[in-house]
Amino acid sequence: MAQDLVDGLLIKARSHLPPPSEPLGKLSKRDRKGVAVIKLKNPPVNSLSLEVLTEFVISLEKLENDKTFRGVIVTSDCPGIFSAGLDLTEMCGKSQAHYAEFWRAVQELWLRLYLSNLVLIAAINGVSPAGGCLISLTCDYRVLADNPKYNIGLNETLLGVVAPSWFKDTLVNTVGHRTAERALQLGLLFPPAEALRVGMVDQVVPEDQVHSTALSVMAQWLAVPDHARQLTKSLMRKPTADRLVKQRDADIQYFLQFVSRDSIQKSLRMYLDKLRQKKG
Ligand SMILES: CCCCCC/C=C/CC(=O)SCCNC(=O)CCNC(=O)[C@H](O)C(C)(C)COP(=O)(O)OP(=O)(O)OC[C@H]1O[C@@H](n2cnc3c(N)ncnc32)[C@H](O)[C@@H]1OP(=O)(O)O
Repeated sequence: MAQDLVDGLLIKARSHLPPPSEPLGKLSKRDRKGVAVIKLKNPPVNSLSLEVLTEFVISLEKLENDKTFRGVIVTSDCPGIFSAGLDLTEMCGKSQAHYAEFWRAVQELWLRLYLSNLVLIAAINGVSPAGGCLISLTCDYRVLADNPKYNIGLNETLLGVVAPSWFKDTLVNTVGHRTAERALQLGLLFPPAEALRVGMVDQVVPEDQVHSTALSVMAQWLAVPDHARQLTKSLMRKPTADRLVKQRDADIQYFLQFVSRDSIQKSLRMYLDKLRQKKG
């Protein structure tokens, strides 16, 4: 893997692309050293299928193991959409074995992202509901493009499902208990100004400045010695992650029971139908 430029790892369903070069921002080459860009690319909406989740984990693992990389910018290659969240078709009408494999992959990605030793900056260049929001919440810093269409939040209740406790914990750790409680119960999707006000994102910038801002922020985070920053991150996050680690299998069993219920299958199907009918 190239060492001293911003590298792009396109995560694509059905193909493993070699890392293409990213257009470089205004920072000096030195500032960009050791920074990778992971661009989600699963058109049309960057839904997080089992395949995308798996490739994401593999890409992160490679970067973690390659000591030349110290930071990753997570962004999207789909115009106007950061990620539509978990792929709903993976949770509808499938076997128990499939649900278990899918949910383990969701857990694995969350754990990898949440405990990553790398500095993770989310450059959110599109709408970001549910699982899309969760990915950004696992990052160390979130930059959101200032576009009124780019809502962000955990809207699970609006689908008739419940955000798991570790989704909830991730949100509480970011915005605090009261804001999280209201946002989760109502399934709120926040437009940029609101997302900034409640602390769901750290910065809102014009759309054409999302990437360069993420690079500038990265330079600031990389100025801190890795070992001290990494240990501090672990101190802050490990207790939350450990709660899932200790009960991963039970969490999968709970998901299986929940998602297999007729009422939940019905809710998910109705939601998917509503999305499909939207077109006309
Ligand atoms: C212990 C129990 C735990 C249960 C926990 C379950 C946790 C769930 C977390 C999740 O992430 S659930 C997913 C939540 N996501 C959403 O609510 C977003 C749904 N999508 C949208 O709102 C819109 O698609 C969009 C992202 C705003 C984009 O809108 P746009 O108008 O650009 O595209 P569409 O025409 O709506 O969609 C195009 C195409 O994509 C399909 N699709 C959209 N989202 C998903 C998805 N999450 N999974 C699978 N497929 C999706 C949509 O149906 C269209 O398909 P078509 O066949 O082309 O009609």
